[in-house]
Amino acid sequence: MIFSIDNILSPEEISEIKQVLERAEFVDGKLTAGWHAKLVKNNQQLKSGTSQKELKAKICAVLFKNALFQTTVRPKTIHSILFSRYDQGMSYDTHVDNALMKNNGSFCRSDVSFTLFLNSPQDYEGGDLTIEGVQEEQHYKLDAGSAIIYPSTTLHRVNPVTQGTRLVVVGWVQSVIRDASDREILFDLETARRAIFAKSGKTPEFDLISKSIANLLRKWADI
Ligand SMILES: O=C(O)CCC(=O)C(=O)O
Ligand SMILES: [Fe+2]
Repeated sequence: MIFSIDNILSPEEISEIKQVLERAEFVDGKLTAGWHAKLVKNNQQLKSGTSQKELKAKICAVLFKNALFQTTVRPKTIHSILFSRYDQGMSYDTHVDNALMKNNGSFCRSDVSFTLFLNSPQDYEGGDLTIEGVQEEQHYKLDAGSAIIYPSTTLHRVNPVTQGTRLVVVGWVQSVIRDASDREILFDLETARRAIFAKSGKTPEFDLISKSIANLLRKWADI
């Protein structure tokens, strides 16, 4: 399931983050790519250090509080976050994200990837995130403050930026539910249960769906 969440960051939060990024040092994005992704990664990212740690903590806190992020992603840990900049001519060609990423000395699994846009689509040409399916591909370029969230299992790319600058936060989540189709079943059931509750309250049907959600979580939770 690929979905977007709008207005994760307010305009004030975006401008605070961008002010920090304007003063900060960026390094070659190849530093954090796997050996095959290095061949196609051509961007810049915020150097690790104090401001990167602070911004990362802020983004994690905002995402953990977001109700839609919780029900769709079911995050166990948001283990990796990068602040990436694509100036004119930069791109990140087709790749799959590393399945295992090192975080504080131990490995975390990437189940869900996200791109949170910091610039508006009017600020740059090209640079759409393209997610490849078996038969077709989807292109994403969202408003500043909105995020596209997709399974880390996909092949995807960032098309060349032909004008302006594309500024994004990208991140990877280990989910309590490792399989994307299982997360979708839980999301559908949760949506149905809330609709029943809004319409008719705590009915026997609501109780049955609640029981199914709880028992599927017991079966699938990877904690
Ligand atoms: O910038 C993006 O939208 C995604 C970048 C990406 O695929 C990555 O950093 O692995
Ligand atoms: Fe990627």
